[in-house]
Amino acid sequence: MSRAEKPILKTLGRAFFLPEGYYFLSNHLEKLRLPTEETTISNDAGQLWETALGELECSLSRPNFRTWYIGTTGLNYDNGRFVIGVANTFVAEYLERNQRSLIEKTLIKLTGCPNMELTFQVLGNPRGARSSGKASAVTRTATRCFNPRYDFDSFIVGNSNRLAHAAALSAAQQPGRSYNPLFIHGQSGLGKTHLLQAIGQVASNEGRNVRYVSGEQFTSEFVSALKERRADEFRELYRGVDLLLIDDIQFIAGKAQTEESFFHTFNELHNSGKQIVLSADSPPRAISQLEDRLRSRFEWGLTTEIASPDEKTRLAILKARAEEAGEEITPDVLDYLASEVIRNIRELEGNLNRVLAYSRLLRSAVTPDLARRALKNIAGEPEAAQTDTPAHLLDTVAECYEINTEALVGRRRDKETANARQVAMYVLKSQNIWSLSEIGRMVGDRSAATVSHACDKITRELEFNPLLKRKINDIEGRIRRE
Ligand SMILES: Nc1ncnc2c1ncn2[C@@H]1O[C@H](COP(=O)(O)OP(=O)(O)OP(=O)(O)O)[C@@H](O)[C@H]1O
Repeated sequence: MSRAEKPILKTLGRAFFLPEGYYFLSNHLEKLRLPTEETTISNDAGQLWETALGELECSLSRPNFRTWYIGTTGLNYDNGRFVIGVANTFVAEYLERNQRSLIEKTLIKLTGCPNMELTFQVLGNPRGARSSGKASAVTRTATRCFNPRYDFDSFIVGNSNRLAHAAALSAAQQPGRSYNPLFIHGQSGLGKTHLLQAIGQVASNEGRNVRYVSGEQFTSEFVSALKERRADEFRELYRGVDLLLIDDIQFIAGKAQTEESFFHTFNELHNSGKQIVLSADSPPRAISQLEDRLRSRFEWGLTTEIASPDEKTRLAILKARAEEAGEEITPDVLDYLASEVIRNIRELEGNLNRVLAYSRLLRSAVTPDLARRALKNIAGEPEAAQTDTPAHLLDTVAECYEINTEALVGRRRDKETANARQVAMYVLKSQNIWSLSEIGRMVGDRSAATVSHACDKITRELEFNPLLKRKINDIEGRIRRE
């Protein structure tokens, strides 16, 4: 790797060079074609493993990836032998038993080496090497390390997450005394894990016994404990904590025995005034297959939602991330990125990382134009989409709503036309070519704020309105075909 390329790794954390001219940002699971840059694959075990993690992240469910892979490191790579550092023998055993072949295939693909021999080394145990497979799964399970980046200081508060943040802070500062349980729900990538880990870090810094696990990890620990006849140990482990944080609790729904075990754990902790914090992708009443007795308990304390961030919050997050990365980004670029239609904060951070990567690789300053090109390029959209004119896009939307284009960009305010107009703004925005102000001008001289509001509204509505989803798919299909 050349000296000029090194800062990218430092800045982006998980941005790596892959063969075939692809630049990969594991946060976003997308590929950026950079035709002019020479790319190399590093022999360094740490970098190689990070690249492999990016690939693995694509092929596994989020809870699965988070439970078993976060915290692992590439320790050594030599002649087809790869040593992976893991937090404890429980993780080593799980990876060895269930993921070995996938990991091997991934590493073989990345290195081009025909064979790969894996060793899992438990970190902190010098004799570590491979797991024995005999000792107790429960006693070996350590509390998951917290990501130091996920603390309250780095969490940006806005309208979408104010209540969740305040409740989380209160649970961290006065565990068991305010909202118990605290149930935080929201779509993927909106900060649930961040808040849970922030709570865990505060409480554990104060010397409390904290346990943070995902719903998936809770389930597999429980199943292993049963198999190994260590149910008592499992019970003790979970019921002896001051603060229990379970991420993605929806994972236990429909697993009768795990639900039963969690029911008793919950009751015991709650009765003894211990704090419980849960996160899920939906509110308790919307988690399908969850036992009623758990559902009602989850609603005993405070149920709070994290919603999609508004533009102001998006801007604040971008500023913070740019600062963290040591990058000076001009306000017009930040405004442009904040105005982008995104599904979640992970995607927002992803966009920023893409722009930074693009600018470094092309050695060009970060301007709104470069940002636009970077996002367009990385999205890998077909050339045809780039030639779409605003007029063509507006015509297509108007056609789908069976109104004429003049009405679409005119002053009519009936519900149908207003809705079609908002969809038009959303469709224009999702082309990633024009700024909010430019789009505002295209749809009858409307303000950037109106466009932003429309895009946010449609993004939110798409989450629960299948008719709208179908309509937009139809419009996008027509645009592609034409
Ligand atoms: N309010 C915020 N301020 C700063 N960063 C945030 C905020 N909300 C989320 N993030 C960042 O967004 C990314 C995704 O957040 P996180 O992993 O907590 O989402 P999640 O809701 O747990 O998603 P999932 O359900 O997919 O696991 C993280 O990098 C996190 O730090």
